[in-house]
Order: sequence, then structure tokens, then C-alpha cells
Amino acid sequence: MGKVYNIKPINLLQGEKMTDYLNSLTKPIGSLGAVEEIAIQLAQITGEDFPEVTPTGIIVFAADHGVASEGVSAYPQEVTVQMVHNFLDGGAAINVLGKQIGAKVEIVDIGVAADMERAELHMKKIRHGTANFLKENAMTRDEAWQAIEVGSDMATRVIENGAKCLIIGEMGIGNTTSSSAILSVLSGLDVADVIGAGTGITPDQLKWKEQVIRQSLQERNPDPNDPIDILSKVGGLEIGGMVGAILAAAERKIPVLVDGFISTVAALLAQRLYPEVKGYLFIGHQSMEAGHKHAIRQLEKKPILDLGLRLGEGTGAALAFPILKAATDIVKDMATFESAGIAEKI
Ligand SMILES: Cc1cc2ncn([C@H]3O[C@H](COP(=O)(O)O)[C@@H](O)[C@H]3O)c2cc1C
Ligand SMILES: O=C(O)c1cccnc1
Repeated sequence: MGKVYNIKPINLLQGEKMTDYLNSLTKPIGSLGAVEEIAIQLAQITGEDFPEVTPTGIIVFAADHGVASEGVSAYPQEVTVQMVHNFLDGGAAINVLGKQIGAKVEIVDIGVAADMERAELHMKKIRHGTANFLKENAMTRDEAWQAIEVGSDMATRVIENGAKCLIIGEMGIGNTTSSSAILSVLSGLDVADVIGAGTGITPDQLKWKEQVIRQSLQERNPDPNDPIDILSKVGGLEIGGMVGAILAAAERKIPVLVDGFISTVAALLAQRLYPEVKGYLFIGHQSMEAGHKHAIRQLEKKPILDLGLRLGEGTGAALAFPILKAATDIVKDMATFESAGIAEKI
């Protein structure tokens, strides 16, 4: 069994207080649209009159997938470790976008197949990649819980170092296959509806990917009502890490800015473990990956941006972050009708 997380429902009363305050600011009521909705949710999450989201922390969990050996990705498995070096050298998209929003990017090896030692890398390897879930369970239940704990410990550290908002990202060749398998089980949707081209596979490879997932789900038969059974049978270690990070942030009333398909599937697993988690989540963007809209719908959420991204790493979340910051600035810096001496609605 894993650790128990004490996740409280969000504070609806604080949200009502924020609505009243937003209505007192010098603008027609509701005219800042989704930005106002975000401000209200941030108030509900933090319980604060003036919520803050800076500094924000980014955690990228990296791990390999045994199922990659089935040829379900457009790139070879070695790209995972090569990208980890790239993250540490500052050359990946998430480094650039993280820098733009003043966020530190923490990289966690939670299950990369290759061994590496780098000063800035958090070495938390649980195993050298998952097993090929077409042939056997991806990992044990115990390893699934360990992954969740690594993620929650990591998020706790980032939050204790001052982060007021958490962005989660991932790197793992083959992880759209794992995420589609998880989503199909959690949603009951057919595999064909939740698969996509990932890193850019051909239509023929996509058919094969569908077949691999279909057969894996038949063989492994994960229990739709047991998120840990699903994670251990067809999941990934970086997905478990993201689940744990989300739970730890929610426990500490820290908003989580979720990225694309893979991280939203992790958020869905977290929500199935602890339904209250939902209130703490923002979905940064709508990914091009076909299953993402279904994952978002399962969470009854709306993505902040829709820019045609299909990358992961936390990039779409980092791009959406300035909208969250804008919501907090509006609340903090706008004049009220009273302070500015402007006539209110008749
Ligand atoms: C160079 C490179 C950088 C990436 N950064 C994120 N991903 C994304 O692509 C992978 C998932 O797609 P699939 O399931 O098709 O392998 C994950 O690593 C995801 O983070 C990348 C992929 C590549 C090739
Ligand atoms: O949306 C994502 O997170 C995504 C999509 C394609 C490939 N990698 C990640």
C-alpha cells in the first residue's frame, strides 16, 4: 500500500469572495472571461484573497518504456537518455520556455534505461525502464507506489523551496502508447479513439500501435476501478511520478498546471485515486494528440491554450503560465470602482 494523502476539497467560499472582488474592479462584470475563472479557482485552491503563482516550479520526470521495443514510436528508445542530457545542458524546449517564465526546471531520472550521473540530475531510478507490457506487467504494484512517492517527495521539495505553482512534464519514448492504454481503461473508450501519432508515426505504424495496445489490454486485463493496477500493468514510471507530484501539490494547496496528453492522463489517475484533486488542476493547453481531448473531458476541464502543440516536457503548461500570472496581477493591481471613483452598473 502507498502513502495516504490528505487532500482537502477546494474552498468554495473563498471563490465566492473572489467573484465579489472581481465584480468590484473597474471593468464590466465578467469581461475578463476565463482569466476571471482562473482567478476564482486560484482563490479556491489557495484560500487567499490575493493568490500568487510565482515562483513556479517545473519538474520533468524521465523514464523508459519496454513497449518501445514493439516499434510504437517514431524515435528510438535512446532518445530518452539523450534528451535528459539535453535538459541538463539547457537545450530543450522546456528549458527555453521555463527560463522565459523564471521557473527552475528539475529533471528526475525515475526509470531511464541507461545509467547516467550528472550533477544536476535527481537520481531516483526505480528500475531501468518498464517491462514490455505486451509480454508482462510493466512494473509491480510496489514499484508503481514507489514512483508515486518519488514524485510526491520531489514536488514537496520544490514547494518547500518556495514554489507557489507546479508545472509537471515528462520525457519517455513510447509514453503515448502507455498513456493511451491507461486512458482507454479509465474512460471505457475504444483504443482507436484514444490513440495518436505521438512523435509522428505513419498510418501503418498507428494501426500497429492500436493492435499492440488492444492485445496488451486483453492480456493484462487491468481493473478500471484500481488506478494502481492500471499504472503497474500498462503504465510508466514517469507517469507514476507525475501522479505523486500532483497529489503532493494538492495536499499543500498548490495549483498544478498540467501539460499535454501524458501529463493529463497522470492527472486523471490522480483524480481517480483522490477525486478532490480535480479542483487543484489547470490544463495548460489542448494537445494535437488525439486522446488528449478525451482525457480533458474525463476531468471536465477546459484547456487554457490551443496552439497545435504535440511535444510534452511541460511546454504547453509553461506557455500557459503567463495567463495564470495575469489572473493574479489583475486581482492585485486593478483599481476598484470605489477607489477610482467610477460609476457602477445601473
Ligand atoms: C527529440 C524528442 C523530444 C521530446 N520531448 C518530448 N517528447 C515526447 O515524445 C515522446 C512520446 O511520443 P512517443 O510515444 O511517440 O514516443 C515522449 O518522450 C514525450 O515527452 C519528445 C520526443 C522526441 C523524439
Ligand atoms: O501532448 C503530449 O503531451 C504529447 C504529444 C505527443 C508526443 N508527446 C507528448
